[in-house]
Amino acid sequence: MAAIEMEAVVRAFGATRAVNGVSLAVPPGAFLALLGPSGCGKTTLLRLIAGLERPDAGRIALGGRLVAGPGRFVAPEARGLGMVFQSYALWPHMTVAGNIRFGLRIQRLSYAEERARIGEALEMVGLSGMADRRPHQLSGGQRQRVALARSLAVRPGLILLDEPLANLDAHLRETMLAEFRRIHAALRTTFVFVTHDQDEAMAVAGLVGVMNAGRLEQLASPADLYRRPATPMVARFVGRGRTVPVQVLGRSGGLCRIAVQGRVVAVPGDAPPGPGWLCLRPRDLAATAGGGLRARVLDHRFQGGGHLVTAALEHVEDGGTVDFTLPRPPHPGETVELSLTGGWILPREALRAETPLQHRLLAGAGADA
Ligand SMILES: Nc1ncnc2c1ncn2[C@@H]1O[C@H](COP(=O)(O)OP(=O)(O)OP(=O)(O)O)[C@@H](O)[C@H]1O
Repeated sequence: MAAIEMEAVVRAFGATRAVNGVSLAVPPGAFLALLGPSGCGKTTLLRLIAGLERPDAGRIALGGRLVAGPGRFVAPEARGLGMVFQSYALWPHMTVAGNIRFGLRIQRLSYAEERARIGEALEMVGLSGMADRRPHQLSGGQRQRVALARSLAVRPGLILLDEPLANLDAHLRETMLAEFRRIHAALRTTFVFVTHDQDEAMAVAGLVGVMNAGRLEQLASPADLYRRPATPMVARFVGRGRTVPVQVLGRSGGLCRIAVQGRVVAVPGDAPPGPGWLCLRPRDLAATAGGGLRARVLDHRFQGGGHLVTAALEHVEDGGTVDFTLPRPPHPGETVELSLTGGWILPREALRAETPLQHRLLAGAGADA
């Protein structure tokens, strides 16, 4: 039975469909990251799961129990979940133990049980011995651990984390990501983690949902998102990829034959003959001495010990920009020859479902826009 199941869920604010027909199933014990650009609907999706928003359409079930749907709405406190926000939301006048106890109040535990739960939760987040401190006596990372401990103490079946690391510096974020992974591995409770930082999502989650304009573009493991993006948006967003328009001539055995710059090459992918996208990341291209694809250098910058070069593939219709690395700085306007060492092919039509305007066009409204 899925920990979270959504079916055609819609949540609109006026004309904005913040969540626009999302269906998904998350297995129990998963660590799911919701990833996507600002305003794509990640927080709204999380709030729908929490019960802080009501869907306008569709159904949501948690652990097999319908919590939102036609004629049914279960309040957040009755959903058996914990939430951690970027703002920590700790009571400043209460001690660490008091804050955790406050989260436990609806469970009506005995004093001894409360003490045990508080001790257990503090140990889990590595803050044993800090029970009597107040939030202002803690670092940002420690406050976020208290917020997590407060959620864990309730022993929820599901923990929702809304950009919990946004207020922490880069070093602390790394440490806390490792902590989240460790705690998740120890508990096997389902975690849902909202972030707009793909490195964070990939580092922490076993399952990543990429959202765009209210839609769920793909729900997959980090490796699958990277190697087999389902849509051009995912190809471009994950790993800062580029999409180059190509003609697919045929496919067999998981490979597509494509025509690019007058030559035929075979690239992994899944697209029928016709217009396609060649999805490329910097590591899919390598400079070669001759006989490769020709690209004119547009720009470059020093990165990761090499030179990340942006170049335009010759004889490719609009959008033939690619990135690759060179061990030396290129000359401005230089033409570099490149061999393909990877890549992925998608059908061109997938692009049609990408933007709100195109959604409207597809739905038949505003066709003259
Ligand atoms: N309460 C609200 N009233 C009106 N519009 C809202 C409300 N909440 C969200 N929206 C709109 O819905 C869309 C999705 O917002 P949401 O906060 O879910 O995005 P997000 O992906 O979490 O963004 P961010 O990464 O910037 O936090 C945005 O266009 C936002 O302006």
